Amino acid sequence: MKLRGFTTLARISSCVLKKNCLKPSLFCVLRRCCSSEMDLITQAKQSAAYQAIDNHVKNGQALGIGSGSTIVFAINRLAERVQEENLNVVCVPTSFQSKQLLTEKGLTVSDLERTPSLDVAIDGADEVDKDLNLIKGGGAACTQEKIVASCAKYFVVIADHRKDSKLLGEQWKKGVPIEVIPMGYVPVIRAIEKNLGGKAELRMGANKAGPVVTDNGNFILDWKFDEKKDWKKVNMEISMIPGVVETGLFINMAQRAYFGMPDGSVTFREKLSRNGTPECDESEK
Ligand SMILES: O=C[C@H](O)[C@H](O)[C@H](O)COP(=O)(O)O
Repeated sequence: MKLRGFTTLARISSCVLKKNCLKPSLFCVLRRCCSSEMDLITQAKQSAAYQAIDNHVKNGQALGIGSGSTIVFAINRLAERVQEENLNVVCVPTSFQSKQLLTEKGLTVSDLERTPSLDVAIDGADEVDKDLNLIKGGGAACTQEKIVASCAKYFVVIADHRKDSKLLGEQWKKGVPIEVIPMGYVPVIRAIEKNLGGKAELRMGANKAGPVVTDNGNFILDWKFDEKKDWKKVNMEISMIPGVVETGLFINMAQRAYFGMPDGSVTFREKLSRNGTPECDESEK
């Protein structure tokens, strides 16, 4: 909330400044406030990522490596540990972005043909609910991310505190990403809106004319829903629509989520098994 307030304020001040109504010094103060808020979020992402890599990675493992801005810190930390501790780990990336980052860092990259069984997958999220259900795909990578996570014995989420919600949709207002086959995107939109309500939109590129194209050559819809849902049912209903490749709803997949806090600390939430004990990562240090 605080960050949004600063961002809005900075936008307003920028407009006013253009009209010569605001002193440049005041504008500078506002900008400095915004960037220090951003620094705290960057710090929070980094703390969560470092903690996950430190707690869950050990020698000899096969790892699933997610996509997004938080995972960049995880890859950096992984590269540090591999070098310092001479670890022998194999990484299966979930996107072109993560493959490129892993390659740049000199880490061993594999794929699901050669490495179909993973010890741990680590990935970011757009939102995490109290039961560790996730919305993912803000960066259009949800399909490969879901496949990789499904191949891991233990799935760890890393995020800053803004992603931590009781219910999906509480903080994340951009909707559920859904990857679709391009020629079917209109029928899919119509089916979603008819069957589930809300509004689905084709995601458009930011610095590209036309829609966002995923690493798989498909389109992304963002479905804005209006109320609390039975996410397991919704996920199944959307997945059944012809033309849908995958949804950004990760239901009952994550075992632990680390949240970086503004003060630099990290909290975590974990899934409990039926007898009330945490589902443990056997490789956790
Ligand atoms: O498609 C992108 C992925 O699902 C990301 O893991 C998700 O959007 C979170 O990204 P970030 O770490 O940048 O918040």
